[in-house]
Amino acid sequence: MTQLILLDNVSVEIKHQKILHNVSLSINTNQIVTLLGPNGAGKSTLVKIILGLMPYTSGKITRLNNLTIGYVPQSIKLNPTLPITVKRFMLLNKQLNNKNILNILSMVKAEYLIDKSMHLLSGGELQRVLLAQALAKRPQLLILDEPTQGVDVNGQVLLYDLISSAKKQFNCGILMVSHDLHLVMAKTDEVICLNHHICCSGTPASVSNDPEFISLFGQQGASQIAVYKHHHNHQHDLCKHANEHQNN
Ligand SMILES: Nc1ncnc2c1ncn2[C@@H]1O[C@H](COP(=O)(O)OP(=O)(O)OP(=O)(O)O)[C@@H](O)[C@H]1O
Repeated sequence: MTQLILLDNVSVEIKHQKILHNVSLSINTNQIVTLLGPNGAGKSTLVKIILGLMPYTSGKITRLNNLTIGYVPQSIKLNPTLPITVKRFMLLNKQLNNKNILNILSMVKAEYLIDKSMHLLSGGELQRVLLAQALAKRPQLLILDEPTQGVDVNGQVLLYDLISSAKKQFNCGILMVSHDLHLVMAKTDEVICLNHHICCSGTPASVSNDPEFISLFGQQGASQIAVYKHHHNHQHDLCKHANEHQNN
């Protein structure tokens, strides 16, 4: 398994307020890590420092050389006076041509949207197009910040299926911020529960029994993630292919 990123005792302090305190974690190829935590816990801050969009105060972040990161934001601001089709939006990635735009859109079941205006997409459709845009970079690390905001339950199920398929297809590591405990856990290899510091982490089953998790999310939250038994069925031999792929 290749380690993509390692955070070692990373802290962020803004105006004497500790936003993140001694956070240590790693994300590997072919692994889905889900970040949970209450509002204001520092989840988006953590995503921003991993993306390199925000400085950290202390600690160390080590990234794989030339790590390619794909990012799916919570939402994007579209200017209603400047309509743009899905195709034009995808073409903002200069490396794409018409054929691979169609391929990548079909991967997220959105090829039928190619000529539609971005402004007219439903919440679920928009998130799938944003996922396609992120996947177009063939990322080694895919980061999604609450990808299912404003998406109905069927759309949420579809999106998590697509994210899981993307992991298999690209052998990438995935970091996802999510509140959809019951939906996301079946797909998750590791849960990290954050409240400025890491309260607990591990498989969904182990975290659901952790007293710190239960005190943050209550018994109901714990039972939502405990429903799914986690099986270590991810294929570690695929990581070998990932390494070979990266070295080619
Ligand atoms: N640039 C900043 N200046 C001052 N305070 C900030 C800044 N960025 C974040 N914060 C504060 O840091 C804390 C964590 O914010 P963050 O957005 O990371 O939390 P979150 O866990 O993503 O929250 P939510 O679930 O509500 O999206 C909040 O109290 C926020 O007000």
